[in-house]
Amino acid sequence: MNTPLTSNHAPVLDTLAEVLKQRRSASSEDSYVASLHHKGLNKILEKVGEEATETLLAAKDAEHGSPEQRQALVSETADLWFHTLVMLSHLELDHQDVLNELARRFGISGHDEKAARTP
Ligand SMILES: N=c1c2ncn([C@@H]3O[C@H](COP(=O)(O)OP(=O)(O)OP(=O)(O)O)[C@@H](O)[C@H]3O)c2ncn1[C@@H]1O[C@H](COP(=O)(O)O)[C@@H](O)[C@H]1O
Repeated sequence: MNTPLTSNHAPVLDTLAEVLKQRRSASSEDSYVASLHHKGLNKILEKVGEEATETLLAAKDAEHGSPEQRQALVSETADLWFHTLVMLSHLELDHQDVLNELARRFGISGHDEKAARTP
C-alpha cells in the first residue's frame, strides 16, 4: 500500500513538542526538560544513549517474557522517544520533521532504496 501520510496524526506529540519548546526558556529548578536544555546537547545525548541501552535490554527480556516485561519495554521505549524529542527540540527540530521523512519514504522498499543508492 502506498498511502500518502501528509496530514497530522500525532496530537500527543504536537502538545509535547510545544511544552519542550517552552521549556527552553524555563527554570531548571521547576522543570526536568529545562534542566536538560540548560546542561546542553552532550547531556541530552548521554540520556538518549542510556535510554537506548535500557530499551534494548528490555526488548530482550520482553521477547519471551511476562506481560509486566512487555509493559516495561513500552515504558523504556517511551523514555527513549521522549529523550529523542528533547534532542530534536534542543536543535530546533521536532517530531513533524521526522514524520515528514517517514511519510516521504512510505511505500519505498528498503531493498529498492538501497539498490538505487549511488556508490
Ligand atoms: N514524558 C516525559 C518524561 N518521560 C520521562 N521523563 C523523565 O526522564 C527522567 C529520566 O529518568 P532516569 O531514571 O533515566 O533519569 P534520572 O536517573 O532521574 O536522571 P539522571 O540523573 O540520570 O539525569 C526522569 O526524571 C523522568 O521523570 C519525563 N519527563 C517529562 N516528560 C514530559 O515532559 C513534560 C515537561 O516536563 P518538565 O520539564 O519536568 O516539567 C511533562 O509534563 C511530561 O509530559
